[in-house]
Amino acid sequence: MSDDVIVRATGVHKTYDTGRVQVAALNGVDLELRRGEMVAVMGPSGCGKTTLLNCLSGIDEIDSGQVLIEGVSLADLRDRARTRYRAERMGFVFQFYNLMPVLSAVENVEMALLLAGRRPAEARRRSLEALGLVGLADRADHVPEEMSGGERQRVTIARALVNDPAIVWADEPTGDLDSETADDVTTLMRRLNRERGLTFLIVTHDIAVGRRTDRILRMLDGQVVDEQVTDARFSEEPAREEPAREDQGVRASHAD
Ligand SMILES: Nc1ncnc2c1ncn2[C@@H]1O[C@H](COP(=O)(O)OP(=O)(O)OP(=O)(O)O)[C@@H](O)[C@H]1O
Repeated sequence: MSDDVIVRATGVHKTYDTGRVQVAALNGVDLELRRGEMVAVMGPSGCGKTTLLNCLSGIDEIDSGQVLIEGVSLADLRDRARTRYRAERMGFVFQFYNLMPVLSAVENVEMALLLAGRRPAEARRRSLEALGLVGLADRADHVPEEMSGGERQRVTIARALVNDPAIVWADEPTGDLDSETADDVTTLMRRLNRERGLTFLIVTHDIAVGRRTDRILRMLDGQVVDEQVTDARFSEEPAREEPAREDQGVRASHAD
């Protein structure tokens, strides 16, 4: 595998079997993500976006096919090794933040480092740095309910990047935010992607987010059916907001 490829998925199938019904959520997904890319996954409700993110990141097990992250097949690791790999090499951002309500911002961020086995003093120092990177140095001691939605999401982004992960998985990171705050959070992710080379896979319904990534993967019925390279990929600066139109800022492409 080329060093450039962080995620390689081949023929990934996933069926949910509830006992009463079987739902084929992924029907043979093939994709590659390269180091330093910011990629969006879009598609209609129920097409399998969250399932894809969960299967690529090892949250969910796949039924068949293969997922390699930095050349490692998480399915082949024992439980503890897989948990450790995820703690050390992956960051997660969710729609509803998943912050511990009783912990302050800095404590929420340092939890990621403590779980990965870092010493408390180092964890605190790096967590304060990460909060500084997302513009929240002055909110380190606030608990989540003392922060706005945008601030909470910036805390989760600090938590996701504090380990210097190979990839950050984001599931509807702007889904709970108004459009202006969503734009700020997208700008932050874009800046971290550009300045720190952080690789992002972002599941989103929001075309304004998709347009600012490098590539949009379109899903339908459990498959990636189309790929589009955006104009933002080629611009020096992150693309700014324009009036939303589904096809704006996106050019059809074949893999480059
Ligand atoms: N735990 C589960 N048990 C049974 N079926 C499930 C489960 N999770 C998801 N599904 C089904 O799998 C399919 C894909 O779901 P998924 O959540 O991945 O879609 P999605 O594209 O992320 O949807 P949305 O945009 O609405 O969040 C859907 O038909 C869904 O009902």
